Amino acid sequence: MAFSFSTVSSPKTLLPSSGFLRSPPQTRLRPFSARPVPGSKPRFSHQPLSISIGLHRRQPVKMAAATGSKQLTVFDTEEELAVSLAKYTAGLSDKFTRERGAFTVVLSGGSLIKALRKLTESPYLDSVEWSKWHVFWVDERVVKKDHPDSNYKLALDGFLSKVPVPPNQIYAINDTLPPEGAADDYEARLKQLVWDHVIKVVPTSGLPCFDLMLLGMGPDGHVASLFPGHPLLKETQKWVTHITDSPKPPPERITFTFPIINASAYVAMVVTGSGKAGAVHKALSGGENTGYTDRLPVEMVELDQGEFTWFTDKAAVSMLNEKDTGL
Ligand SMILES: O=C1O[C@H](COP(=O)(O)O)[C@@H](O)[C@H](O)[C@H]1O
Repeated sequence: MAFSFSTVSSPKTLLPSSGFLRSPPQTRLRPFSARPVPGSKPRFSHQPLSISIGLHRRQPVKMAAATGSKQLTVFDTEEELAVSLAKYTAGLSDKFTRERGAFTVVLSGGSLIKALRKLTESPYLDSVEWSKWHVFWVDERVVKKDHPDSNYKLALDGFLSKVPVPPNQIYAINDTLPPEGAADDYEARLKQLVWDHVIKVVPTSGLPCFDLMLLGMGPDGHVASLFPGHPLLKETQKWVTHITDSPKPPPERITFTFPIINASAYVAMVVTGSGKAGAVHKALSGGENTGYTDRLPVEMVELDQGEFTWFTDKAAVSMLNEKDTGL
């Protein structure tokens, strides 16, 4: 099952240039089943996808548990996306704070941080229980924390310095260590936090289950520091690993692996701009006629039990059409 959304946006607001939304959005909210139509290929390996447009006007998210769902939400503008992302994140913060007295949030670097800006404003600045937040990074560049390439610095400057998360609950990497040591050190700290019941654990696998991962995607379809075609895509033993040949500078980084990402309770994939439309098309169309030959890292985000929501703008989905989405 997917989140239950309702949308009241008028078709006028929602009409994109492509044929993606030619008819009123209310008719386009039925879930897309991963079950293959006889004689056709399933577009997704196992998770259903539902489409929701104009999420900025949706009713409050229903937080009922739902396993293995995927949902695509499309906004007219990045500004509207940012408003909705703040509401979504604050809603999950409230849910997990009530349920377990803590909220474990994993950040990416890149454009994601700017998209979180609405959380630093009213009403969230005062209403979110920031003291319950525990903040992690899905990937980090192996540079000093005050280096312009640091994902920690990016998040601190653009987000964390503006909200009262206790500093001892912000888990930056140890920037005195080389890549392998930094990855091992971060994994050891995660294990300690699982032991301390700060991070939940998946009983069947023993993997950490973060409450929310806020992911971005590069134009090449990379997520975290997991790049197309790289051997790290196949890592199954480590929680956190390192890379010294990242195709995107800087070359030395640490990154969560797919087993950890996919054990999450909720993942928001935040993708904007036409430069990412090709990778979005590949990820949501199953790979036909996209120019990509291999499975992209973003396609390997397939949650074991959690809820995966794409937050996109119209530019990012500009290469999609009705056939691609199954609508
Ligand atoms: O290098 C990185 O890139 C990705 C994508 O960044 P974006 O600016 O294109 O959104 C980011 O998610 C990752 O954390 C970062 O290290």
